[in-house]
Amino acid sequence: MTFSTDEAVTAVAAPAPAGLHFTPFPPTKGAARDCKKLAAMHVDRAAPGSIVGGSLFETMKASSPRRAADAEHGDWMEKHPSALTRFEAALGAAKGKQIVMFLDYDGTLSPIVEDPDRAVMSEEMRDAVRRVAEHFPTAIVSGRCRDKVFNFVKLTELYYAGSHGMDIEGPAKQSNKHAQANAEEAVHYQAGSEFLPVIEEVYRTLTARMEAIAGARVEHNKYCLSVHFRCVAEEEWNAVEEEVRSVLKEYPDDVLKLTHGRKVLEIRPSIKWDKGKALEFLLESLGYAGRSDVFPIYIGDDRTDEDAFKVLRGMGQGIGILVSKFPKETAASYSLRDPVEVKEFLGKMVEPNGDGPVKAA
Ligand SMILES: O=P(O)(O)OC[C@H]1O[C@H](O[C@H]2O[C@H](CO)[C@@H](O)[C@H](O)[C@H]2O)[C@H](O)[C@@H](O)[C@@H]1O
Repeated sequence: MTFSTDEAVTAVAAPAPAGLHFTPFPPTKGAARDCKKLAAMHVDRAAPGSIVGGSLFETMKASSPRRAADAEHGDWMEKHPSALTRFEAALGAAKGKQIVMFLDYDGTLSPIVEDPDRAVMSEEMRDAVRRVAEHFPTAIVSGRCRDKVFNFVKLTELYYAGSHGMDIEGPAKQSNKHAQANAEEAVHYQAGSEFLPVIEEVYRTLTARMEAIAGARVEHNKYCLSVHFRCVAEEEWNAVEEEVRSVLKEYPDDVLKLTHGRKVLEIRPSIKWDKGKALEFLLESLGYAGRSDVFPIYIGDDRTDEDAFKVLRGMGQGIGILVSKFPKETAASYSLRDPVEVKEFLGKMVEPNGDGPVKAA
């Protein structure tokens, strides 16, 4: 298979939204905001060739979308067809069922950008999500902390599962007709509150350690931490990983674990809770657990979304849709290329004259 890395950002950074309360990007390098400039500042720090065979390099390979040869891509598309071009087939099984919509944020509703503080979603996307939520219960499921992702999405009628699903909050009942119909109680759940002090401690330690690595940045997501290396020179990725591992080895394995996403290392509590568990929790909270007339749709772009895709496969209900331009191993059944196609798909679901699932629910 011939691959070439394609992890370029897909949009120009927009101004940071109001209300964010974490350190600006990059935290330690003053006015230099451009990844290339940051990377050029410290490239001599790592030993030449240190990336080869390094485990972060393997991590990077696994988490980056890559361009495949045409035939390879064609095979992958047969297994994971476009949810747009196969819209009728994808949504056919939803007829007569209650659709429940789950949406990841970064890379799904907003394009990937260099600065995580500036990953804003467009007004058109917000409108598409708003219209979908008028018809179906809709949840945002994100690695970001809940208040941060809310500040980007700004729709009060949605469910929000932040910190990889560890912090879940439903909308106020009066603004959510779906909850009134199906759930007795307001939805609220926090997994792993006892880990807050240790996450805080690791945040402080790692932030200090990352000051020596140009472009590295630690993002506090309340129940978990994201160590970004998108703006770190490749020669220094191993240094990022080594620092993270050296901090984590001070804690038992049953306290913290390390996962990864798109040019980001994620430090999370070692509990069995993820986006898949959040999906199950929300279905249950809405009164849909165990019902065969429910059709969950989960759209996401990253490794952490695979937990939710797997849950849907296990249930044998609904569909997972992976957002990716390139072949990736996935448990999702369908694909969309990018947030632009996600917006189109959402729009199609609520087309007033379409023969879509809106009528059926
Ligand atoms: O579950 P998600 O909503 O997809 O959140 C996953 C991580 O997304 C963000 O990082 C990613 O997007 C950034 C902005 O486009 C990009 O700069 C970064 O390289 C990506 O990894 C977010 O900043 C993380 O905290 C989330 O865990």
